[in-house]
Amino acid sequence: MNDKELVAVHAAKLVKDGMRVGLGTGSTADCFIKELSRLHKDEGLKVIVIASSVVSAIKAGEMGLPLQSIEQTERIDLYVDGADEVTLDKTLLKGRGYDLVREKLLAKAADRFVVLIDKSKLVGRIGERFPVPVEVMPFAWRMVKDSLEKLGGRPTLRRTANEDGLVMTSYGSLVLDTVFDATIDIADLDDALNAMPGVIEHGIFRGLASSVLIGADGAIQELDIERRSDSQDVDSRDFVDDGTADGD
Ligand SMILES: O=C[C@H](O)[C@H](O)[C@H](O)COP(=O)(O)O
Repeated sequence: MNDKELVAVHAAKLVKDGMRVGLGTGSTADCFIKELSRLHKDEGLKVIVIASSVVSAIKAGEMGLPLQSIEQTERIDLYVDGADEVTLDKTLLKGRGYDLVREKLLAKAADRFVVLIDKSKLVGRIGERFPVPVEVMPFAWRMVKDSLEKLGGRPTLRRTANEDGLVMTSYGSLVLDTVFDATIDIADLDDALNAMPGVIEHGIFRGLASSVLIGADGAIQELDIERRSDSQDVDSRDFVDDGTADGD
């Protein structure tokens, strides 16, 4: 079992009978969908799933998981998804795929949002390895590009792999992948993007993750914030998966 599968199998143990569970998108989320489907089929786990993308909806359907549309969903018990970057304060960068809107909706609607990563995703700052994806209304892209440049960003329209065309999200939006200098304050950037006209969604997920499970060389660690009276030290702690996880 690789590290992604390891954390996915552990996260699936958090799902209890009758839960409404949000399914993320990407290779790590796929491992979770597979294990959830196994528990549903082989062990009779009763669950309703809500997908964060068309791709995940199709996968879940093919694997026999009962799907509920996001239109019919207000709250969910648990949302499980991967991330592209994670800092020690549990801020995430997401959006190498194209379904940021549904991903953030589910993250916000969940009583608990569990993020699954391998240790390669842990970074010192958001934007260290990837640009920040900013999803924009197509007609607004030039104005948003200008606004991003005024914030000090260097935006480029995301192109298809063969460079022939522009990437469009599931909802027909464009993506401006934007590089910012290392000195930018991520909380300020998050606020600025949230307030920018023409921006539909962006890849900074701040204050949303309940826990981050890290697969690291065959073991699971949980990112934890230890705030001592004299400092705000942040650390991760070893986590032993003894099969007794109960979601508390
Ligand atoms: O839009 C994509 C999502 O944010 C994914 O959760 C993220 O890209 C991580 O994907 P993976 O698990 O494949 O590394």
